[in-house]
Amino acid sequence: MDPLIRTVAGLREALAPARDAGAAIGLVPTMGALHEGHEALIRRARERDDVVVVSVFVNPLQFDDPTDLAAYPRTLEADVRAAVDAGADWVFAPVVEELHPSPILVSVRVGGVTERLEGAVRPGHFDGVATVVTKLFTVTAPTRAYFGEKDFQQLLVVRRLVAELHLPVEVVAVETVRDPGGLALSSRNRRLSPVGLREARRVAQILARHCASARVGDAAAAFRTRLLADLGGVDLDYVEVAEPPLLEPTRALTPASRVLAAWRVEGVRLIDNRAIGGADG
Ligand SMILES: Nc1ncnc2c1ncn2[C@@H]1O[C@H](COP(=O)(O)OP(=O)(O)OP(=O)(O)O)[C@@H](O)[C@H]1O
Ligand SMILES: CC(C)(CO)[C@@H](O)C(=O)[O-]
Ligand code: BAL
Repeated sequence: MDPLIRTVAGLREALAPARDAGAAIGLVPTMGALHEGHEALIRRARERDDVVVVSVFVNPLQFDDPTDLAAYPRTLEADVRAAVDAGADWVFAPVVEELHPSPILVSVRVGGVTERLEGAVRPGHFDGVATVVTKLFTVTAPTRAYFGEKDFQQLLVVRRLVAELHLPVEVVAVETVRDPGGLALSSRNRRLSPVGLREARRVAQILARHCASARVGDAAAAFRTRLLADLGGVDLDYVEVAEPPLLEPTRALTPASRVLAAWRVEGVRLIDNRAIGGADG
């Protein structure tokens, strides 16, 4: 059976037998160009759910930069193979008009957590994410949905969306998968030259080192100042110490504190985040 589904009606039809049988449906939302980070999410879904759907959809609503949207890698054939190899039953890859009919008159906005960091640098980004995630949840009606901690703020936005709209979906967070140099895997990494990759890894390693040696109770401002000194010369969008679930600034580091950073290498925008004390991936 062809695992590739292009329409909402086709997805509903494919999932109907599982739904009628009361089977658990796992959804892994992606924008394609699948790598081992995505595969970890798919494998986690395979372990827990009876049916696994991977969506591949480059969502134009969440791009504030048309160049970034145009440059986003599109590799559907390889994605279908990778998704199935990692354990997916279905790959849902609609064309834009299938999910976003024109004109688009409905939008979902999560407040608070979206106003900082990525939300401040990429205006409208999280509205686009919240809108498409709501649509993906509506058309798939999954039991669980899997999101990577690499996009930590996005994970918090989705958790809030689900809680506040009382959506019957369990959100599962999957730890960040990194390359041997400590760089979080990202489809954007493939736009970096070997020199760019080394520089990206250097930044990821500085973040990791500082977070591993930081202690609960340390002053957040002093911690950030030391980190910034080591990051001198890096083209930073931001580096902040923040407290989930709203990512507010903190005075003293707590067990929940996170360092979140965004920076540019060779024009490619990268993000990362780490827990204090090195308690994460
Ligand atoms: N290295 C990773 N480890 C764990 N999860 C990841 C990793 N990279 C991406 N994901 C997760 O996979 C899902 C789909 O992400 P997406 O398709 O945007 O991939 P990406 O590689 O993050 O691309 P981008 O270049 O846009 O950052 C998201 O939940 C994201 O957090
Ligand atoms: C969750 C998502 C698939 C929504 O387009 C996207 O933001 C992503 O890939 O992280
Ligand atoms: N993984 C986050 C999607 C984006 O950068 O738009």
